[in-house]
Amino acid sequence: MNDKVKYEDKNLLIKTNSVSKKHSNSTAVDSVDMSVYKGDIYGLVGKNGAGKTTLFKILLGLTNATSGNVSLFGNSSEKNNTISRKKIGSFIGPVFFPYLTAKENLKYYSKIKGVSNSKEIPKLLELVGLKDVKKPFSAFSLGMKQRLGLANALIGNPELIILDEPVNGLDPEGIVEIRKIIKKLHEENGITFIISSHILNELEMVATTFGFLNEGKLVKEINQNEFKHEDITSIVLEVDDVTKTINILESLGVENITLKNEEEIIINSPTVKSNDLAKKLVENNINLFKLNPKIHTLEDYFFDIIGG
Ligand SMILES: Nc1ncnc2c1ncn2[C@@H]1O[C@H](COP(=O)(O)OP(=O)(O)OP(=O)(O)O)[C@@H](O)[C@H]1O
Repeated sequence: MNDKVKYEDKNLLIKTNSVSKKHSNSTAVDSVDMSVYKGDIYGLVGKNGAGKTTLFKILLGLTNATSGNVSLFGNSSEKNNTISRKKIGSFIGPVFFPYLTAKENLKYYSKIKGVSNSKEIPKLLELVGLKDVKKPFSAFSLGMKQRLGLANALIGNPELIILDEPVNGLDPEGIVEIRKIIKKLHEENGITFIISSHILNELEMVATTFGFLNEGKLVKEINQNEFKHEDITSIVLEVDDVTKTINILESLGVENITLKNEEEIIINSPTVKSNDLAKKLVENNINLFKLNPKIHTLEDYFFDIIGG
């Protein structure tokens, strides 16, 4: 075993090997090979019915895979996975007692998880902004319910947290609150996250790695750096001399040049780096008023990949 493999193994918190879940008439999860590393915020992207929740349930041991196997924290036996799951917190939909308060609900789940640290619950309630809320869960707004779900996932100080659609149905303010809490936990406590969402611009803001699930298949896994690298779709230039600029671009072998108006040029699918381009234009005494690389959004990328 070389050093790289050892390093990767140590940091590989979740690895699924050709995991599938078949129902009588359909396949919810289809031969998924997924890798989640320590420190990731892994964004699982997929349309409704893509298989996200089923995959999470398999990871959490809430349902069995029909075939394939799951390795958690470097172990793959079911016995070891049961132990490893104690290091995983999760939130898959609200599962709280409607007549209990936030504190009472968390106390109940602490007991179920065998956590006896009495100082933990007030801290968690403070973190998610529910410390002073005395009303029962049934009177909570959707945002409060989601935040309580996050607090519940944090009971027992997990190393990894799985969140299924944590911002679904929230207003923009609620979305920002959840994002801030996730980022704080990731940065300050080093917690690894797997988050599913179909709100792609939100996921794009937090995730460090993306997995694209389509009709049960994990069609691509890509980290944020690779994604950023792959995703410049065009460069918009605003210059004082478009004719001279086009000549320079052509001399550099740049293709797909479109003249938008008397000052603006668009380069589609550029093969040239924007800083090299800027340098070259300035060297040739072009006054560069704007150089704007247009970036693929996660949504564009997703639809490119799934062909939708
Ligand atoms: N118990 C079940 N019996 C039969 N089919 C099921 C069952 N559970 C899920 N499915 C099907 O498996 C597919 C994947 O469902 P799943 O809930 O995992 O998707 P999802 O990506 O989480 O979607 P959503 O975002 O809508 O929750 C869907 O077609 C669903 O109808």
